[in-house]
Amino acid sequence: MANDKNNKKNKSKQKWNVNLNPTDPNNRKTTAYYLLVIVGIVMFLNYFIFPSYLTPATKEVTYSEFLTEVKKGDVSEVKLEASKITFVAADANGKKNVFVTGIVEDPTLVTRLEAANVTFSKDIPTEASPIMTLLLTWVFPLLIFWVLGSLLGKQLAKKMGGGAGGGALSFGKSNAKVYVKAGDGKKFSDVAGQDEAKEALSEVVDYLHQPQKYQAIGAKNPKGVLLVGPPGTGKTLLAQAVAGEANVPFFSISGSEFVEMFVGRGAAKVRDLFKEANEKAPCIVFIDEIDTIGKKRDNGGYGGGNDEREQTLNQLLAEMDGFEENKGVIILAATNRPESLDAALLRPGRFDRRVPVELPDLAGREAILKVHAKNYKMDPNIDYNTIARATSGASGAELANIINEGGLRAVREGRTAVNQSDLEESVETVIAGYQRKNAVISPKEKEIVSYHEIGHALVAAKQTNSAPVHKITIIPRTSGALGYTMQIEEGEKSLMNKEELFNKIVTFAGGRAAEEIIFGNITTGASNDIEQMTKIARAMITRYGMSDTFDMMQIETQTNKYLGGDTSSNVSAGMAERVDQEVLDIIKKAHEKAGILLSENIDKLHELSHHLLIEETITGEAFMRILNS
Ligand SMILES: Nc1ncnc2c1ncn2[C@@H]1O[C@H](COP(=O)(O)OP(=O)(O)OP(=O)(O)O)[C@@H](O)[C@H]1O
Ligand SMILES: [Zn+2]
Repeated sequence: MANDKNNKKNKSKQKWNVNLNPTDPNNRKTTAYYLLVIVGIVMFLNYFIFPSYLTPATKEVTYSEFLTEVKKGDVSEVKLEASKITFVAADANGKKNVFVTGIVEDPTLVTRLEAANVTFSKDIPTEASPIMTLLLTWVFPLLIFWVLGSLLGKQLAKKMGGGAGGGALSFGKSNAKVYVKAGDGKKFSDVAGQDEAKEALSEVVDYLHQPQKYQAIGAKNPKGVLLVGPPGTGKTLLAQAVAGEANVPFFSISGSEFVEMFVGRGAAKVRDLFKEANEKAPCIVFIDEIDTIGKKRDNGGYGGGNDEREQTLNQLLAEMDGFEENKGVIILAATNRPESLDAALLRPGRFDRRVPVELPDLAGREAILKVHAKNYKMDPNIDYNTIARATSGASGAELANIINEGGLRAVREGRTAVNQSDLEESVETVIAGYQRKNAVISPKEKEIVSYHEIGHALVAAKQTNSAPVHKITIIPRTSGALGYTMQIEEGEKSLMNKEELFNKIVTFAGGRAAEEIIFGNITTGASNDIEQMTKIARAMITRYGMSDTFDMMQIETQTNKYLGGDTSSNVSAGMAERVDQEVLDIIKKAHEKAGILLSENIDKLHELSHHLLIEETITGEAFMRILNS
């Protein structure tokens, strides 16, 4: 309810918030911290622990006692040091012990020792050998230090997504590199769907395989290819697969690393990167998040710009222009803000090719689910198509996450393979958060939520051209949703007509309308519905030309196709007012229609709501059975 998610078609990003950005500047802090701890441990061992192993337990005695022992002839060996005298003396049983005493100005000592026939030796024989000392105090700690260091370094490299592996803080090697070879042997077959992108990139692979074929005809090497698309759609994966298919080294760095990790050295790092790439050619250089260095340089005048970034960008442009045409260094770059890139980057001879990497369609989603399912033990009867239909708008990364969540759930439930219910539950988990099994909700609230959700479902079912109800639940979720109605489209929809859009708005209004009819009062539970329906109504007027007043005039433009969200208005203030009025009219009409549909079916509204209140979750089939009985 609050935040209820009864619409899978929605592509708003908050809903699919899976953070895959591997670059975490905190890593550096953590590493420095580990380093301090290691140094601390080594120092501790050196000063407190090892000495006690090296020096046998000694007993402190007075100088006169020492002289007495010498006189008695019990002392066999003596070591004179700057600040103390260590000596070995036998006790009553003839067992040798080590003693220590302070230095006293005593010119007669040597004579006395000679008289007692005591050996002067530099080392007390019972002390550890010098090799042992060296091993314990230096070699051993340094070894620990080195092993831990290189382990940490590797971990760091992994965390940074194969990016700045040997970055600023790498231990093992001192000549840190900004990039690592990390093709991981990925192939095109690891990338599901994305057929058009693969086709576009297969030319790059072919070029790397047989450059002569292209050179013979005089065709130039494709220098830079820009992969453009929303987050998590597999851009990095595609770049790795190109390297894998062509069997060439893969260098990768993320734009944000240039800016964050190598403050003041961005340009130098670009130079390094290309120097290395030139040596290893043919190869692939992958620059993720290129928009962070390649942003438009339009902060005109007054040095408001970011000099550091600009130098880095200039160096990148210079390198791209500089490297020999047919050397075989191909640069792939990824971004989800193509509109913000500096035009200089897009000029011929630089990133002059653009490969769209879009969100997967139905078939693509099914294929991605299957590719990832290969790494898990799955029940053979899983219907991937249903899962794919329920996840319209999900990216490849999110689908991968759904499979993994399903795996985790199967383990939690003590099963040995992932089944359909695990996947369905994990879809909901990814969309709405985990179930809050012991959330405290009053019986009255539960009743309201039941009517609200059935309100949505009933309105949806009573309209033609609206997606079938798949599941209704009033089990609260960690996202704050108190319940939701899940609708799943029968197939893939690329176009929506005006009636379908309007019906969707009516369905959103169904929850609130049910509350009004049954309780004569309204709650905050419709807040998410309100947000969604307003968005659709607004888009109908401002972007889809579905109003009589404005005909086919575009009123708003979306500033970023991939990240959604922002729109910019193209109309005068006076017009904007009329737009708002039109949006309001649609919403009012929809709200009214929802009320009428529910009033006409009030018996079913009661019956279904009571059923849901008892069952807490009902399937689409059960819902239809009761509705049609
Ligand atoms: N088409 C696909 N086939 C198989 N797996 C995919 C696909 N798309 C995404 N994935 C999964 O999602 C993960 C993240 O994808 P990747 O990092 O390549 O996305 P990206 O487009 O580079 O994202 P971003 O823009 O956030 O960097 C991949 O490691 C893979 O597990
Ligand atoms: Zn609702």
